[in-house]
Amino acid sequence: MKNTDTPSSLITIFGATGDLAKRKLYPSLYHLFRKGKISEQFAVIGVGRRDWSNEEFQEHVRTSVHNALGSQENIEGFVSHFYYQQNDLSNSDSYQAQKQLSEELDEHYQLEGNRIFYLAMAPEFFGTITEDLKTQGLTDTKGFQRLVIEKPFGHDLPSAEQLNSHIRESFSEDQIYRIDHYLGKEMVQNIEVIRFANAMFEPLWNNRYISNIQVTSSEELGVEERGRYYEKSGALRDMVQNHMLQMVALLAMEPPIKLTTEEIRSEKVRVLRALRPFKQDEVKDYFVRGQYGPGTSKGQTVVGYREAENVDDYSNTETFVAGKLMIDNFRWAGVPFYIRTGKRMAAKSTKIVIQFKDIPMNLYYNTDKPLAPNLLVIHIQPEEGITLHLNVKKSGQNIETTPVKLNFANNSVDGMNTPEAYEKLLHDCMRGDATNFTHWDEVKLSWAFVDKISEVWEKTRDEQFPNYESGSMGPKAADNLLAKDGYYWWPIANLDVDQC
Ligand SMILES: NC(=O)C1=CN([C@@H]2O[C@H](COP(=O)(O)OP(=O)(O)OC[C@H]3O[C@@H](n4cnc5c(N)ncnc54)[C@H](OP(=O)(O)O)[C@@H]3O)[C@@H](O)[C@H]2O)C=CC1
Ligand SMILES: O=C1O[C@H](COP(=O)(O)O)[C@@H](O)[C@H](O)[C@H]1O
Repeated sequence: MKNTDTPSSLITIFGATGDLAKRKLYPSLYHLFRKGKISEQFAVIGVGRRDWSNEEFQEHVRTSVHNALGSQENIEGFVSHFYYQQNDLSNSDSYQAQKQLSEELDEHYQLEGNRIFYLAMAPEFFGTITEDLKTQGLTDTKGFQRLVIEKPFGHDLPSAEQLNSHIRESFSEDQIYRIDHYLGKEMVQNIEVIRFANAMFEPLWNNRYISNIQVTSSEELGVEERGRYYEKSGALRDMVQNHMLQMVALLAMEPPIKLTTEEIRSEKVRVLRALRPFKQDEVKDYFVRGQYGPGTSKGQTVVGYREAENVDDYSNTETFVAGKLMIDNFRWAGVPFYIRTGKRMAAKSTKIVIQFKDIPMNLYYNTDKPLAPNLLVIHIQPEEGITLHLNVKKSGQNIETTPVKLNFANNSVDGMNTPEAYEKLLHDCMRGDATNFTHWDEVKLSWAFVDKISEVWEKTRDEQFPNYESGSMGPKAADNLLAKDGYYWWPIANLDVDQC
C-alpha cells in the first residue's frame, strides 16, 4: 500500500441518500477534490434504498455541493466519479451487484483494491453491514479496507461492547475509524499544539498554577426533527460521552512521547482511566441536568422540548448537562474540569477557559482586592482562536491595573458546523491516519463513566423539568455547581475573540 497524501480508493457510502451524506460528506469530498487532496484515482459508490439512477445520484451530489458551498468549479469532473447502487441492506443477498460494480470501478480507476466503507446509516445496521461486507467478499481485495463508523457507537457500555464484538468479527481495530467530528475541528486539533509547542504554557499546565478549567459547548438550536433519536439519547449520550470527554482528554493528557496515533491515544486513555468515579448518591454533587422550556431564540418565540415532534409530553430527557470532573492523577489532583452543554441556549458557542490561580498578593492600587485572574481562552467555534487575559498598568500616573486581552484569531474558513471537520477526517482516513478517530478503549471508558450518571437519571424523574428557558444559559443549578467551589462560569459573550 502506498502511503501518499492523495491516495487512491473506492469510497462506498452506505446511507448515500441521507442527511449526513448530503450536508457534510459530499461537500467535504468536493473540497478535497478541488484542493487536489484526492487524485483522479477515486470513485464513490452511493448505497441507498431508493431506486435512483447514476444520473439522479450525480444530480443529488451536485445540488448538495452547491447548497453547502455555492461553488461549482469543476463540479462535472467531480460528480463523474459517483455511482449509485440500490441495495436494501435488510437483504444480505443484494450485495453481489455492489461487489461487481466495486470490481469494475477498481479496474477502471486503478484503485489498487483500496476500499473505504463509510456507514452513514442508523446504528442498528452497523453490525450486519460489516458482517455482510466480509461474507459477501467485498473486503477481499489486495489493498486496504477501512471502516468509517458514525455515532452513536452504542447506547451504553453493554450495547457498545456487543456492537464492537460484532464489527470486530469482520474488521480489525486498526481498520476501524470511529468518527467524533469534534476531533476534526481546527481548534480542537490546536489544543495539543498550544500546549506542547509553547514553552510558556506547559510548565504552568498543572494543579500548581491552574485553578479550574471550563468547557462549554452551547447550541441555539433545539432538538429540531431529531426527537425520536434524542428522546433515547439526551445531552449526556449525545454530547458528553463523546465530544466533551474527548476535549477534556486532550486538555488533560500528558505529553505523548511521539506524535503517533498509538501514543496520543494511550495518553488520552490514561486521562479517562483517571476520571474520578462516583457512587450513585454522589451523582447529584457532580452533575446537573436540564430541559428547556419555551422562550426566545434569535428574537423568535420558541416552544419547549416537550412540545417538539416525537417527544413525550412528560419527557424526562435532559437537553442540558453540566458536570464537574475530577482527574485523580498527580498533575490534576484538586483541579475541577467543569463541562456544560445544551440545546436552546443563549448562543452557539464552544469555548474552553483555563483559569489560572490568583497570584499570592496584589501590590497594585486596591491592594486588598484580588487582581482579575489570568485566563487562556480557546475559541473552538464559531470564531476560532485564542485569547490570553492579562493585567497591565493603566496609562497615567497612578499605579492602577487594567485587564487586557491578547488575541489570535484563526481565519475560520467556513463558520460553524461546516464540512471542515469532516473534510479533515475523510482525508485522514484516506491517508490511514487514525489519530483523530476514537479507539475502542476510549469509547469503552467514556461509556463506563457516563453510564453511572444515566443509571441514576433514568431511575429518577426530574420534577423540575423544564427547568431552563429557551435562550438562557441553562438551569440555576449549573451555576450553583461552581458557586459551591467558589467559581462561576465565565460568560461566553465577554470572552469573544472579536471584541478585543
Ligand atoms: N445528520 C447528521 O447531522 C448526523 C448524523 N449522524 C449519524 O449518521 C448516521 C446517518 O444519519 P442521517 O444521514 O441523518 O440519516 P437519514 O435518516 O437522513 O438517512 C438514512 C440513510 O439510510 C438509508 N437506509 C435506511 N434503511 C435502509 C435499508 N434497509 N437499506 C439501505 N439503505 C437504507 C436511507 O436510504 P433511503 O433514503 O434510500 O431509504 C438513507 O440514505 C446516523 O448514524 C446518525 O446518528 C451523526 C452526526 C450528525
Ligand atoms: O454530534 C452532535 O453534534 C452536534 C453539535 O455539533 P457542532 O459541530 O454544531 O457543535 C449536535 O447538534 C448534535 O445533537 C450531536 O449529535
